[in-house]
Amino acid sequence: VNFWKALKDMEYLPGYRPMLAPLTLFGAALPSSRWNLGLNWSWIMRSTAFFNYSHDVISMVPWLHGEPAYYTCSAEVAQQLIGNEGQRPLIRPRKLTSLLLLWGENVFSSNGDMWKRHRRIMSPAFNPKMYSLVLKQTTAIYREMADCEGLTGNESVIISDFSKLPLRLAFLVIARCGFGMPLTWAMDEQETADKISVNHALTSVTETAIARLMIPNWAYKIPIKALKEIDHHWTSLAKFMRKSVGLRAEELKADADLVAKRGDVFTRLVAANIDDGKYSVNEDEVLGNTFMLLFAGHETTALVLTATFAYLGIHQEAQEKAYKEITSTIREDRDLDVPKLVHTLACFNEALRLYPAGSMLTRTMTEDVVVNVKRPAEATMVFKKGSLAIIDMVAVHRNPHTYTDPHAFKPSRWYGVSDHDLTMFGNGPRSCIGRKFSQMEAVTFISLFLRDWHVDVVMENGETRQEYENRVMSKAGQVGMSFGITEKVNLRLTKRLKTTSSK
Ligand code: HEM
Repeated sequence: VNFWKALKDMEYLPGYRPMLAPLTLFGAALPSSRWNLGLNWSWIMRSTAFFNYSHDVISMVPWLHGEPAYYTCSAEVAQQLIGNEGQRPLIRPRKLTSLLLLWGENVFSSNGDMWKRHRRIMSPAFNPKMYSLVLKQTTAIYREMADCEGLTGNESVIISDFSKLPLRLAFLVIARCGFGMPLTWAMDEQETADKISVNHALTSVTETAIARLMIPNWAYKIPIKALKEIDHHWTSLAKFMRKSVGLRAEELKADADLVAKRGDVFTRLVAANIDDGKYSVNEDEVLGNTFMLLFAGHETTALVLTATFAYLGIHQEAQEKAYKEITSTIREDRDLDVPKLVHTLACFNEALRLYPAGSMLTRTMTEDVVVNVKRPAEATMVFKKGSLAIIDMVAVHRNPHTYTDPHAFKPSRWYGVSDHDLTMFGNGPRSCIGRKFSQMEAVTFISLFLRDWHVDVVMENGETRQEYENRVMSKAGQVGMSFGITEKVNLRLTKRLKTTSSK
């Protein structure tokens, strides 16, 4: 009955009729098959979805379980929905952000006045001072990485599963720049009350977040070593974080100018916790935002960096162009001039277009919402009150009506494109707060890396670069809470001869 009612409510809009909705626990966990589209359907069908991109909007109506939804592959429809969402009756559905709510309310999961309060507290931290700290810390961490991973002093190195390097880098950058946590590339010895290094506990918490969401609280009482360990890491980290809030609060009480002096997100959140005015937050909200940013602020950038390096290994001409740009723009003894690295940033943007780390943007309509569509014919359609709309970022960014040769890596698409048109970071008031942070970190890392190393992909048994691309770059899906390449990217690094720059 629900199925027929849903079809009628959606005015029999063409679309898919799977057994389970892809964004339900079972729909996501079961593999893609005739009966179940699966979480990864939009990637698997990236060339043919939306009826070969002949429909801007389709309906997804499961016949057994899950909420029906509108899906769109159109950048124009996305812009109409969220480009000015403050004026539109839309909210982010909380049940689809439950992973981020494990630690408390936060800017990503909240809506309305609560969202405004959180965003207002955090936004000022994302300023030029923070971006220059990102540059400085990324440079420092790159050097630590080179020493710890055996790059320093070597002429040629093979890195198996390159993704582990950007993952660690991005995690340390957000931990240091966003929160002032003194973590290092080598596992540090700073201990929690329970003798686990913070580094270790944070890494474990990141890796076990999905398990934590699925396993009920009572299960941690069962004497199973793996469960006990997860619980131990989570409670140790919570203790450490609460202690850190307390310490930062004391520092703030001792120094009234600390927010102005440090200005990082964590200091701002703790200051808002001490404050009891209109823009205050409670301790759970401090922790909720801390963990949300640690996740959102590292997995996304890291996955795109892995894709970027894979493409630079495959497309040697794009790498050479970046290398020339980097060596002609920066001098050994000077900081990077990031805005001048147009092609290098374009390589990152293009990898992000092809693998949008935030792959599904979800909204619930709190009133009927009218949008104009172009395909299959120009028309006006209504997204009904209470319905779920999903912006499929893979389809939006591989849509042949928007991008010519949509599956090809062509960084030049992004030359001269304004930052505000980088729809991979979302649109409108709820678009990514960390866009510049991520770009600064990525361009710094790519530049330092390419200046030192020539990068090549490790091909299998006489494979051509094109075959490598077809094999490795065709495997993508959910990685942690983000989207990216799932196949291991192995890279061969060869030391570049030190050339002096042309300046
Ligand atoms: C390549 C890297 C990144 C990508 C692709 C990305 C993508 C996105 C997208 C698409 C959204 C909008 C989601 C929606 O409209 O439903 C978003 C929101 C957000 N991002 Fe990012 N992000 C990245 C890096 C970062 C970083 C480095 C941080 C923090 C340091 C961050 C923090 C956030 C936050 C807090 C929001 C929620 C904003 C709000 O609701 O007001 N992101 N991100």
